[in-house]
Amino acid sequence: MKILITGGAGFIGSHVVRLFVTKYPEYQILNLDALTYAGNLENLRDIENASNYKFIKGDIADQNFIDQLFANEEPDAVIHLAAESHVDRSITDPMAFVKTNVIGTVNLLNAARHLWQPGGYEGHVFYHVSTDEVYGSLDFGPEMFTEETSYDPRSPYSASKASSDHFVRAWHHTYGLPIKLSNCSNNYGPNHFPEKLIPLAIHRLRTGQPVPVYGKGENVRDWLFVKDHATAIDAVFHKGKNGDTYNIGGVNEWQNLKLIELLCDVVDQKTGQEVGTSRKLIKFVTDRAGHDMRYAIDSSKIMNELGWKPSVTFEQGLAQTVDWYLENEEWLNSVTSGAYQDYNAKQYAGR
Ligand SMILES: Cc1cn([C@H]2C[C@H](O)[C@@H](COP(=O)(O)OP(=O)(O)O[C@H]3O[C@H](C)C(=O)[C@H](O)[C@H]3O)O2)c(=O)[nH]c1=O
Repeated sequence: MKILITGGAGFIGSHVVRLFVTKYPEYQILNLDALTYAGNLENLRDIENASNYKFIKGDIADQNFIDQLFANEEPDAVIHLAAESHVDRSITDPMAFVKTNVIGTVNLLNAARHLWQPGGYEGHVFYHVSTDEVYGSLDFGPEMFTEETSYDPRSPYSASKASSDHFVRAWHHTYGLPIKLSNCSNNYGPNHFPEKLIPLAIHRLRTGQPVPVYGKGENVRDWLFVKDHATAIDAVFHKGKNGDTYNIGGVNEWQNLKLIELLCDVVDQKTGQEVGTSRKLIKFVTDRAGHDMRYAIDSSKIMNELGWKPSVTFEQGLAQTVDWYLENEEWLNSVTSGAYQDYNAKQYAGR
């Protein structure tokens, strides 16, 4: 089986590519990535020479390029992760999100349909990896998002992901395209670009800079270790039902301020500082526009039907994450300085 994984040089994508390349040597894995600021081939150095792995640089929003790629490579399946993913960026530049997340997804759906439909859809699947933000925002309390929760996206980012989910389902209902979807909560772990809360906070603490807490820090997110998200994607890809959606979460809700305080203490312990030192760097700043209050996701369907569950506790995952950032200072410096783009440019030159 030849699987096209889009966005495979990004944070979640690189963990998915590594899992599939190493766990399934019989599969051919094509990693398609535009190498934007958040895509980094450095994330995949350890598997870049594997015989079942190939990297292709390209933009999913470029229809001609995508059509040509499908004609040349004839993938059997698609796992679609490529997306603009940062909510703050979507507030300042919404069109980039429409282009990649909506138009890019429709280009892939069209190309898959045109390649697969003539011979019959048997053995093919288009799997869209999405977010719990499509369901909107919850108040504090016991309510959680389930697969039946109505969509209520509120940021340009979540609107673009909700739109792409709808397009994926429309291709299933209208053209019979075999599809799967999953909607996951906040991920954390190694290789996360330091614009998102956890890697940003670690980077700032490590360099003695203030850690910005939006508003009062009361907002709640559910956190899942990225490698557990990759195993969930593996389960949905192989065992999920055609046409179905699976929610994925960590059963691990945290208020932002409490999470940042915990992170400060972990960094203090790991760096040998007196616990409490890093908390002095917490700085309350103006809130994010339209800031969703709470995301909480019910993962019982994937747990009961597919037998998946998270493998690490938050304490273990956070400790591993902080260790990784402290040990990979060079990676962090390169992604914050832009030097990684030179590496990426060299890597794909001539391909
Ligand atoms: C960057 C930053 C964030 N925050 C707050 C804002 C949120 O309440 C929370 C997490 O923010 P972050 O931007 O890391 O993630 P979300 O906005 O929850 O969205 C993330 O999780 C979902 C599932 C996706 O689908 C997104 O792609 C992913 O970016 O911390 C701060 O208080 N300070 C900061 O400096």
